[in-house]
Amino acid sequence: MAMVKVVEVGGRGRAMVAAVPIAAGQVLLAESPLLLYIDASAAASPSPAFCDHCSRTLPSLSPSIIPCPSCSQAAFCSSACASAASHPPHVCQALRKLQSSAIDLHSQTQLRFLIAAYNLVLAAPSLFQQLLQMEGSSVIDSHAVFLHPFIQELVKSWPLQNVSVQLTGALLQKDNRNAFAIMAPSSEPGVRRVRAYALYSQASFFNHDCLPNACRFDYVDDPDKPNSSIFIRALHDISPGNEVCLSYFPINWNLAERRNRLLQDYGFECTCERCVVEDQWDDEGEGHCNTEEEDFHLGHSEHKGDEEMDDDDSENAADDFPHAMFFVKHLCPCEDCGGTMAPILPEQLVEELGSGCSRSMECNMCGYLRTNEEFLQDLEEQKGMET
Ligand SMILES: C[S@@+](CC[C@H](N)C(=O)[O-])C[C@H]1O[C@@H](n2cnc3c(N)ncnc32)[C@H](O)[C@@H]1O
Repeated sequence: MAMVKVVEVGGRGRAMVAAVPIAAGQVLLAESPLLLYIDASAAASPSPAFCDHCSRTLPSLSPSIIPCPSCSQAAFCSSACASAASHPPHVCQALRKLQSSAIDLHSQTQLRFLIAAYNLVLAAPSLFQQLLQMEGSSVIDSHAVFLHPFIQELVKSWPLQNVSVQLTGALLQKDNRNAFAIMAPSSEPGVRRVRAYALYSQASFFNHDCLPNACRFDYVDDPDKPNSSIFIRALHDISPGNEVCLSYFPINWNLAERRNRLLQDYGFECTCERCVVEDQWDDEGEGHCNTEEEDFHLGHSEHKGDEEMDDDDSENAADDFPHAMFFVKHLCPCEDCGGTMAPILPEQLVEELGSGCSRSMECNMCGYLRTNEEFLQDLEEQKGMET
């Protein structure tokens, strides 16, 4: 039975709400992508670093890698990925032309999306219809006007009935509003590179909140998991009928960064509880908590044990930072990570880490696992430093 369902919410379009009681740590949705495409910078490496179908990291010189027989720019991690419909000869030819062009990498990434989207028309028309149903209107902005002649040229030999600038503009909007970035393994702390982008039929219905009650995980390089799937995991218990929201970016972004991104990329002004509080700080000229460091510091200034952190305690947290508890509990403590710590259910713990492991929170960005004991110890140390 589905744990979430789609409903209309005034002023927010469609939204995901809990269909049943959801426990903290529960995976409430696991879904494979409707469309996935590799970022042009990642694809521009001398040899393919990621599987062209699922974006798994390709170990160099591994005999299990299957190169595309007709281009040097794509390779696959398995025969299943090599035979998938994402890289047929006409797509292969378009990607080759694109890579030999002088177009900048950002535009190349968008053209890679358009190639994948127009290929859906031929490979999976019902998925293309789902893509068209996603949020994002037909805006023919200057970027669509710039990109359209390129995509027209790249797909000109394909048996497509409609390759209009209106459709190109609409598709770019769908991508902008709904794509999830899949990060490359981090080479050093704080350095995050995108390897691919993916759009998901169901996961595209989650609205944003700056204090989310769920977050997404992916395990792209895990050999034991459906690796291109997205997993949405609850941060708290969620009652039936309550909306489930994600944060569309790292939770430690400051108010100005969040506002800019939400307005520019998602076309709305956030009125969540956190934005309202932080907006008042700005009005009062206090100017605090406007940097990641300050957010992080304040997030650790109200120490409490994990078991003590319930809604009542959150309300009693410092007046000037009523959401401190959220950050203490859910912001990854690893330097420059910015990931969200989500609880793991006991049965998932055993499955993922073996019996006897007491770790209870996992970071969705760097994978850091924290025990309750470590968490309480960190809190005590922090408290000691501040008194
Ligand atoms: C990924 S879609 C989410 C589902 C979308 N509401 C729909 O109807 O398909 C992102 C879009 O949802 C809307 N949205 C998301 N979070 C919102 C919020 N907190 N307030 C208002 N609109 C929001 C914005 O239009 C945004 O561009």
